[in-house]
Amino acid sequence: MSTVHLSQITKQFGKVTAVKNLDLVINEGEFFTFLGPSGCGKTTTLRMIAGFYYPTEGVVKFNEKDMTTVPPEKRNTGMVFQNYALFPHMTVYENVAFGLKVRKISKKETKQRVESVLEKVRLKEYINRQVSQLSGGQQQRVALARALVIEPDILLLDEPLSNLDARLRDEMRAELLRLQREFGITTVYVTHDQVEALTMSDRIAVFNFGECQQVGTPTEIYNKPVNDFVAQFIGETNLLPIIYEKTIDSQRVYRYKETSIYVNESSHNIAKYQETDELYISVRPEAVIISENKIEGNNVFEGVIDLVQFTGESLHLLVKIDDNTTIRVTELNQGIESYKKEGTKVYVQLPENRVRVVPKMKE
Ligand SMILES: Nc1ncnc2c1ncn2[C@@H]1O[C@H](COP(=O)(O)OP(=O)(O)OP(=O)(O)O)[C@@H](O)[C@H]1O
Repeated sequence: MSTVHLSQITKQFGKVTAVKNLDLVINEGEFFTFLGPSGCGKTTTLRMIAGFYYPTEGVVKFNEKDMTTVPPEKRNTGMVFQNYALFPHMTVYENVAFGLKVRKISKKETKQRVESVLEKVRLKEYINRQVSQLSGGQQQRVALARALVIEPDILLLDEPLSNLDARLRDEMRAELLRLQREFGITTVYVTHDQVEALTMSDRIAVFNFGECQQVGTPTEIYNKPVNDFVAQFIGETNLLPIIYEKTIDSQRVYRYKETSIYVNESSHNIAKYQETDELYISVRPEAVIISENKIEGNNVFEGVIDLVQFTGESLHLLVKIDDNTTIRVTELNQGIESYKKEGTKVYVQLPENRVRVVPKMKE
């Protein structure tokens, strides 16, 4: 097992800067996810850890050892690619044994290790099956077994579930996590799927435009986004542009159009922005309070329900509070027959302790 230290990593491809000034520490045994939209530098960073690319600037260390320009075969990392990169006409056994053969491991030990890892990924009965005769999910497990059998210090996974259908993806998520915990192996996972990142990771690094925007646990990233990009990319949110208005008894008050917005001190995110930044408040739909009766207190808007969507477990509402602003509200299904109708006049409140002030992302 290893820790991974990335210090001031930059990667240029000609004029394109794929990754810029990246500093990251991935802890031993951690399930660490790189999350971000297409082209933001996730795969490039993963490949620099694997050694397929060397950084243009900066240092890659495993534990305290400088690995910046060590070739991939000398890093003891196991990698699973999006397309699995299996040999389709070889058997499951031959595919999984391949890395051990290259490492000149004896036949006896190879057999033991392949059988043991296939048992762990629950594929033992397919050991002699040709890979081309397996389902997508089974092929995925072979790819995983092949990466794990060499007993890597670090497991690198590049969107390994994206070729699977939704149900299988769910299943494999749980399976992957089970294996990761069982092996206790430092794992770096690349995805653009926020649900995958939130459900599986110990920590997440959110990327955009080649830069890491935020590193944190899933709850930190969701509850305390550092800028408008992170707030919007992970989960749904309401973003309203605000300006600073005044400070009353050390409580800062902002303004959205004609309405004063009160924010709890802990939600200020103050270290992360300056007064000159373009600012927003971010409020999650499930944090918004909605009522047909007038709500007393701060941060209350009057509005009309524009759209109601019932999903079974919850109710999603769009409430129009002025000509060009709607507030998303999510309420859990309480099991009642009648629920709020489109066109109903309502009040919505953005609770002071659930409002987060975020600056616009710097480009
Ligand atoms: N070998 C390469 N040569 C030139 N440009 C590259 C190369 N690899 C990546 N890039 C560019 O670097 C940027 C980051 O690419 P990267 O593949 O790391 O993004 P990503 O976040 O993994 O995206 P995706 O989710 O689509 O795989 C993109 O603009 C991409 O076009």
